[in-house]
Amino acid sequence: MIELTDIRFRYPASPFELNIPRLTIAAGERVAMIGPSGSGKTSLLQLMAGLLTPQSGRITVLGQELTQLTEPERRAFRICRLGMVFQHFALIDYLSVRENILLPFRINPALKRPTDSEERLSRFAAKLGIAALLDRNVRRLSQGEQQRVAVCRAMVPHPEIVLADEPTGNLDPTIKEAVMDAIGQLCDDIGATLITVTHDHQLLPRFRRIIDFAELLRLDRSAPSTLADASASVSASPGGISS
Ligand SMILES: Nc1ncnc2c1ncn2[C@@H]1O[C@H](COP(=O)(O)OP(=O)(O)OP(=O)(O)O)[C@@H](O)[C@H]1O
Repeated sequence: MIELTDIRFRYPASPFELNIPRLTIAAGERVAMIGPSGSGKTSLLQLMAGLLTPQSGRITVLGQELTQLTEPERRAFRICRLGMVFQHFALIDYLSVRENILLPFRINPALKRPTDSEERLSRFAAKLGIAALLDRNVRRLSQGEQQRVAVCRAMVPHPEIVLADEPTGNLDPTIKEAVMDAIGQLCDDIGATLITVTHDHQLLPRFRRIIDFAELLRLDRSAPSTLADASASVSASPGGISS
């Protein structure tokens, strides 16, 4: 479903480098990526989404080798098959909540609007606790409410994979657990794989698999063979992360 092989990634003019010999994520998995700030979690999520391109290696998502696609092809693939929840929401501040949630269908001709989109929108908004806000301008929402709008917008097209960058990062402790539960339930409903970056260790019991970048950073100082063996024990094998 997602397979990264021999990945080497660097930003231009940055000492940070991400090396991933091999990482596979199966359909339906619930994966949390944790670790220190700057360790590469967002970069890995963006590589999986085709928003970043590695200098070398192969990234295959849903049977499609992203590294073989042109930029417009990667964009169309991402829009039609993946759901992204960005760290900074990426909402359009002069539109209403409803308009923001349905925006992907308006601006991306490749994404066909399903006949039940309004029903999906109402159901998902109710689960996320934003049903009463649909006609409000997003500028007039709290950060936590905007976060939930961004989650809803990612889910309504029924993506096959949801890639979420700290989806509860701006939420009040009392509702973050409820929102993470709602994200898990929505992914179950639509049959999506969920890969989330989080700093919140309280949320980890919800995930069947955890990729810990702190562990990988420590392992990086040991011999490559140890790295491969040890990282197998967390059922992931990204390694060689250095910054
Ligand atoms: N556009 C960029 N250009 C250059 N360097 C970047 C860029 N984006 C991120 N970096 C660097 O790459 C490294 C990894 O960043 P990344 O955002 O992937 O880490 P992270 O683990 O997600 O951090 P956080 O938990 O703070 O969000 C950091 O050293 C960061 O400064």
